[in-house]
Amino acid sequence: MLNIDNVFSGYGNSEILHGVSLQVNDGEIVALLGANGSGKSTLINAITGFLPARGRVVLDGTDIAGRAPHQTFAKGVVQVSQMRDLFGRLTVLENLQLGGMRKRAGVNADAVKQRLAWVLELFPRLAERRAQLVGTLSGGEQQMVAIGRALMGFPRILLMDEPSGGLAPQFVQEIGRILQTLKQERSTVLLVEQNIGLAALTCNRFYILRAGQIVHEDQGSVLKAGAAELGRRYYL
Ligand SMILES: Nc1ncnc2c1ncn2[C@@H]1O[C@H](COP(=O)(O)OP(=O)(O)OP(=O)(O)O)[C@@H](O)[C@H]1O
Repeated sequence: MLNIDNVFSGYGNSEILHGVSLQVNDGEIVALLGANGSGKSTLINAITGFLPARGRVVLDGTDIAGRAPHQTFAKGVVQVSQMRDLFGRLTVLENLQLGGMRKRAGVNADAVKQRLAWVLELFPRLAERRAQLVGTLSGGEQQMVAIGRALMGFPRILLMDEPSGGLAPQFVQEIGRILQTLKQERSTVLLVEQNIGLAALTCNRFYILRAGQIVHEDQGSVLKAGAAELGRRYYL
């Protein structure tokens, strides 16, 4: 589905990714773990086209490396935006609807309506607060709007960069529940996480990035069984 092959990327003359290869198969949740500064966000930005990339980023057979963000989006690569990219003066519902406006080719208005109903079912907390201005929501609630808005874009693959980052335990648990649902629905997700426990609970497979290179890859069950040991070995 998504096949990243020998990708190099970075900022100006500073190369951060030194030939990264990884695969995400259809219907899989794949976790990308790594210490601070290992290059996880850089890889996400190289996939979406916010950063230049050398190498191959093949989605459903098409090489999208080096394409602009709106082009990778049109192919179905949807990143959960940072909370600061939400529209604080618009309501929850309006923010979700905006996600649906940037829908992909072949998605009709009925499908968008159904999708909205599904997202509100997935996030009962947002359904209750659908008329509330996003700027007045808590950080955890805003994170849910960001995930909901990305899901409204009908992703072929959803890229999540630390969805649990900075959230209270109650919301981390909620993110875990959402990830479990996406797994059951066989959504395809590349999940960057610092919370190994959360990643272990939800991923089918995982990769560990260190200093811009993949140093370990394995099944999710291995992460579940050996999270503490892997965490120590790779400073996670
Ligand atoms: N805009 C930028 N300009 C220059 N260097 C950058 C920029 N953004 C990130 N870097 C550098 O790239 C390296 C990798 O950063 P990146 O954000 O990809 O790591 P990360 O694994 O996502 O880390 P974290 O877990 O802390 O978010 C770091 O050394 C960082 O300082």
